[in-house]
Amino acid sequence: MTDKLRIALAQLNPIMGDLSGNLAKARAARASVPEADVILFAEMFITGYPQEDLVLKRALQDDAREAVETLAADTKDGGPAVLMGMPWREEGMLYNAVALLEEGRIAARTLKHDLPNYGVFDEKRVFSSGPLTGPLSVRGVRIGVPICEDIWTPEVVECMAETGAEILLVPNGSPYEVGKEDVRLNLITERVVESGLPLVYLNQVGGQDELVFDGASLVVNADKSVAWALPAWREETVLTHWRKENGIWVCAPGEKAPSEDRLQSMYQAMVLGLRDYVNKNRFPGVVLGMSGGIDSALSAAVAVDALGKDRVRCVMMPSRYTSRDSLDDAKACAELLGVAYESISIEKAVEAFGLTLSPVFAGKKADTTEENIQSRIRGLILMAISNKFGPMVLTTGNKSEMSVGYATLYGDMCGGYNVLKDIYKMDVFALCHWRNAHLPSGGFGPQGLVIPERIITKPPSAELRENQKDEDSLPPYEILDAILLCLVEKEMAFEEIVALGYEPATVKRVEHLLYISEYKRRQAPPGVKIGPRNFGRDRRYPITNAFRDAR
Ligand SMILES: Nc1ncnc2c1ncn2[C@@H]1O[C@H](COP(=O)(O)OP(=O)(O)OC[C@H]2O[C@@H]([n+]3cccc(C(=O)O)c3)[C@H](O)[C@@H]2O)[C@@H](O)[C@H]1O
Ligand SMILES: Nc1ncnc2c1ncn2[C@@H]1O[C@H](COP(=O)(O)OP(=O)(O)OP(=O)(O)O)[C@@H](O)[C@H]1O
Ligand SMILES: NC(=O)CC[C@H](N)C(=O)O
Repeated sequence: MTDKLRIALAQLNPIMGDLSGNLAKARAARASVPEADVILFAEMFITGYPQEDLVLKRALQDDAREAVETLAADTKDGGPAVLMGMPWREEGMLYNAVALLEEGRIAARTLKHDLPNYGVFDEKRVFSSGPLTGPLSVRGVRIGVPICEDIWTPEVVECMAETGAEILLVPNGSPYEVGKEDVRLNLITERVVESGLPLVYLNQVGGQDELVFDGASLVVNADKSVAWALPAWREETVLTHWRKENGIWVCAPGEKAPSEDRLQSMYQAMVLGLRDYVNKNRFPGVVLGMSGGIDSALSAAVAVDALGKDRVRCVMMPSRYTSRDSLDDAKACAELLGVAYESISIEKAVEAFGLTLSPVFAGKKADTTEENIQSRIRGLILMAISNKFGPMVLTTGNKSEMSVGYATLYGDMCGGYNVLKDIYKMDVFALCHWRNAHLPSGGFGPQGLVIPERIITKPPSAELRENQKDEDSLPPYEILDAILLCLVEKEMAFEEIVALGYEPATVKRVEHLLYISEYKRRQAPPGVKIGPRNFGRDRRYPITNAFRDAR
């Protein structure tokens, strides 16, 4: 019976549906740790996770099986055994599984029991639940392999421990969310304490549409000490060394990446979410409207950190309402970021639309119609640049605006992806300060000031008419964000929010705006999930909705 084991952890970034690319990545990782006994990959690594309905396609299931069999054949070399996440078909059912590859074949498999079906997850829609099972035997050691959600409640681990597991190796597809690091460590510690077993928590890294996986994999020994903490946001394959001491497997300590504070992790998530969306969808870069305001400035900074200055194009599109300060601030910000910057006036197009519509609008007063036309002309110009040169249009509406519909459909909402979609305005301010003081890890942008101070301090304005300020139409952002936090993130009742001291009329108005703008959010581009309740996968509301909280 062995008393030493070497377990490799492959914290990698798969591409959804790229079976040959993911297989190549897995082979390279395995080849990099020839002395390992076993190498662990993340949940559904061979296909990417979450596949949503794509996993129901038989052709994908077959290709995944073929790729895993190719990898299994590699294990004839006597090198590391492999634990690989894959969709698994058995007796007409489809499971979320991990296959053990050893001695040239798929030697065993374990099936996920607890299928998450809340928040961003819909696994019951596509997978059947596997039975409670015992451990697999790897090099004579009994390894329990709960899959992600399987460790979020005690049952699966309890069964594995009772049936003789000695170590828990847990592949995950656990998306980032502010504060989730602590939630995960608490859960892991609970399972370790209940089972008395050490636990390896291996998470995927990378962006997949609205989700971004942070990695931040962990090894926690049976005494609850953290032996390894892999860095967030980066790929890494490491070899961990284990020894059996007094009947308990102990992992020798290794790398301990420092944990990140709230703003840093939010910024890093935005960077990786955008980078992977743009690169995995093969765009040469992004283009955005640079207004001299804070939202486009922060979006541009994230884009430069994600892609590098040469892949970001910023366009100022002045109208008669654009102030001198806006022109100067937009240019100054672009210069600090080092991006391509140009100015395209919308005046002639505005005039042309005015002329074209004048017979139709005769006798009507100017209103938001004319404001929206300006915004739509800007959207049209950006889409034309996208069509002609290939960059994806980045939209810039933050979560406060998206909550109350303060954006123009087919205007400033027109584009492909939005890094601010899940960031409230007060956090936009804080993130600008954070970025001016820090360079994100792996960021391609310059160090030091990138967003001129005046952009952060001046009152936000859409500049769609004379002297317009956001606060003419909306409550001050401190109040708006606080009420939205109650309504969107916490689903609090009207009377509970009023009890916190907010004016009933303001709460009612915000609630009303939130409900009536659902149609806009349904047509909005995707954006990276940051908080516990993003618009899109987390919070799914009806558009047609007569309900109002009357209590
Ligand atoms: N339930 C529903 N389902 C489907 N479509 C629906 C709908 N309700 C209205 N609509 C359609 O939507 C139209 C109204 O939406 P839309 O055309 O967007 O226009 P609307 O929401 O009326 O105006 C845009 C607002 O956003 C503000 N804004 C614009 C641009 C930038 C910023 C900023 O600071 O970032 C702020 C602007 O000041 C104004 O208050 C209606 O005319 C109707 O066609
Ligand atoms: N003059 C402009 N030149 C280029 N783009 C513009 C201009 N005005 C608005 N936009 C684009 O439309 C988006 C919405 O801008 P708007 O100024 O109306 O509101 P905002 O939400 O305060 O954004 P920002 O803080 O970036 O100004 C901007 O982020 C920008 O991408
Ligand atoms: N893929 C999963 O099962 C993930 C679910 C789990 N609750 C998490 O967010 O980490």
